Amino acid sequence: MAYLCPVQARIYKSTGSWYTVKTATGDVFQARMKGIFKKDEDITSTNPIAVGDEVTISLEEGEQGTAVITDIAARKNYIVRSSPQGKHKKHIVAANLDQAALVCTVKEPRTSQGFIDRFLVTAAAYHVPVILIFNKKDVYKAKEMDKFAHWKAVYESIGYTVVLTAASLDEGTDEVRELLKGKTTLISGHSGVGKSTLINRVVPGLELRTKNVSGWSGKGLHTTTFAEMFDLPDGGTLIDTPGVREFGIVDIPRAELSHYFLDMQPYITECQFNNCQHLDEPGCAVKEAVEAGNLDMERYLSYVAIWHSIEENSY
Ligand SMILES: Nc1nc2c(ncn2[C@@H]2O[C@H](COP(=O)(O)OP(=O)(O)OP(=O)(O)O)[C@@H](O)[C@H]2O)c(=O)[nH]1
Ligand SMILES: [Zn+2]
Repeated sequence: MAYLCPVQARIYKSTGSWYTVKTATGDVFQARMKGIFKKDEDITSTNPIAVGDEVTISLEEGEQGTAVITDIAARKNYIVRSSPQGKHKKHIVAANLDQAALVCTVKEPRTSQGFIDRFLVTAAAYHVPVILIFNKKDVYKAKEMDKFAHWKAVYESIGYTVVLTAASLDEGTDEVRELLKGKTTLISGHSGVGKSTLINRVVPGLELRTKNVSGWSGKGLHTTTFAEMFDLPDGGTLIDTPGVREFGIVDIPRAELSHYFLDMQPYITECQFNNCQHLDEPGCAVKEAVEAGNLDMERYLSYVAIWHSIEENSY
């Protein structure tokens, strides 16, 4: 079969065998893969192409608006999670990210620091900067505002960007828009934090379905959803991954975990043992820093919890 001249495009949505692609000039096509591509990553993924990928397409002659994907460009980075198809298989969630945004809440529901830290570790492992967006500020009372102030201080001192919003009131959202401008951002968050509400604010005309938290447990509800990329009005794109709450700590051996706790960096070289895991070893500079109040205790507890959750022989 003959194809017309090849063009570059980006994957906006993947629904299994069909991909929605968009060219630089804004033309949208439904495309499918042709042949098997040689992959430069040393991972076994269940999906060869992911949202955010840059691809080469050729339009199908005689077909209306369909194309074939003939090549995929090397990825700048990508985030994977364990595939539901098997423990040792990986699913590429999104590729070519400039940053990731995690929508969190101090209340209704409260995002646990463990959840935040797992996300940060994963992002650090893939060299993706993170913006923490604390939403629902309108329901925070003094106690929650104190908690937010503490988290803001902790995470900003590590180098993360922290924003406070009330998406449903469109408050703080200008700052979010500014941070997203011109970039490819993966947006994530626990169910009920207001992620869809926020996306609807920054992508006008989208109107993603939002759920009311009250009367809905969130547990056991499984809708088949697909990652999707949206254009932002001032340039840049936003990748939503509905249904993907957590990426999991994949591909990080226990011994390397502390490298992704960026606030631990000044201390890990000071431990008595150079293979210190910062748990029960004597002369551990990390634990000394926690005791001296120089490292956040909750961050350290997240480290310990994540360390234990990684299988011993994961590498
Ligand atoms: N008080 C308050 N409620 C909000 C805010 N933003 C969103 N909500 C409400 O929180 C609930 C959940 O919002 P969604 O946008 O559906 O949350 P989500 O994070 O997308 O949740 P999933 O759809 O499960 O992924 C809805 O009832 C929203 O109206 C906010 O800033 N303040
Ligand atoms: Zn140590």
